[in-house]
Amino acid sequence: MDVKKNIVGVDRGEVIETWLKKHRLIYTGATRHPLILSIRDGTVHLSSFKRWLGQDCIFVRAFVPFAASLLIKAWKESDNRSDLDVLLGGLAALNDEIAWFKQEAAKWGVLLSEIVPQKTNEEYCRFLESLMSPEVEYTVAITAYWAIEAVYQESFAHCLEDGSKTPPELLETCQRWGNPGFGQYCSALRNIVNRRLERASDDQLKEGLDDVLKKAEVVFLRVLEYEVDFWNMSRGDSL
Ligand SMILES: Cc1ncc(CO)c(N)n1
Repeated sequence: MDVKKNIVGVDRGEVIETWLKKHRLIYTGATRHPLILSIRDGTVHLSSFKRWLGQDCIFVRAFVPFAASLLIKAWKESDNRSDLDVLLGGLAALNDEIAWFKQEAAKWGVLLSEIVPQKTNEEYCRFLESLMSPEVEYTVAITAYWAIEAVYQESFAHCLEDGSKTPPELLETCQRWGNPGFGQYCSALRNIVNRRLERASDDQLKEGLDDVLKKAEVVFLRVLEYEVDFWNMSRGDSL
């Protein structure tokens, strides 16, 4: 088959595939973190899990306005109406997710009013805030959004695969992000990102346009770094 290549030499529709190959190590670092591996093999320290839970409650609160800002960008900039439906579905699910976090924190005796956001968490939330700026292109912001969701989907789905020894009391958490529906949602996001990136590389032919493709790749890598740092907070040796 004749593989069409565009200006930057990327096979059509395969930008994310290319990135995943190129940045395999860091991607695996984010999706197969020791915390996830310990959940999967049943050796997880519940103190680590609780530290992660408390910090993630704070993160998700910052993730909501980021998702809302993305909805606005999609409405203004997207070339495809169905993007809005996908994003609205995600936003609606976040309502349920926040309620779940409160309930889960109560179940584990994690007092949300007493959780102090760690430095990594604050930096990650600030990074999200920087992506909410109207200056940041829809394509760049949705790349970050997809990567954030995909890391959790791949991580927690791993804890549900055959042969995993995930403790029963953590199954609900793993199912939240590891369920097939969430997997389909992540695939829909990935398709949007691939479509947008393909367009961006075509647009680069035109003079005066910023290198959106490069910016999106940088944002993708930063998300992966933040995700690794975020899991690392569960060790409890950093403040
Ligand atoms: C840190 C982090 N990354 C991704 C997700 C998925 O929404 C989350 N809840 N928290």
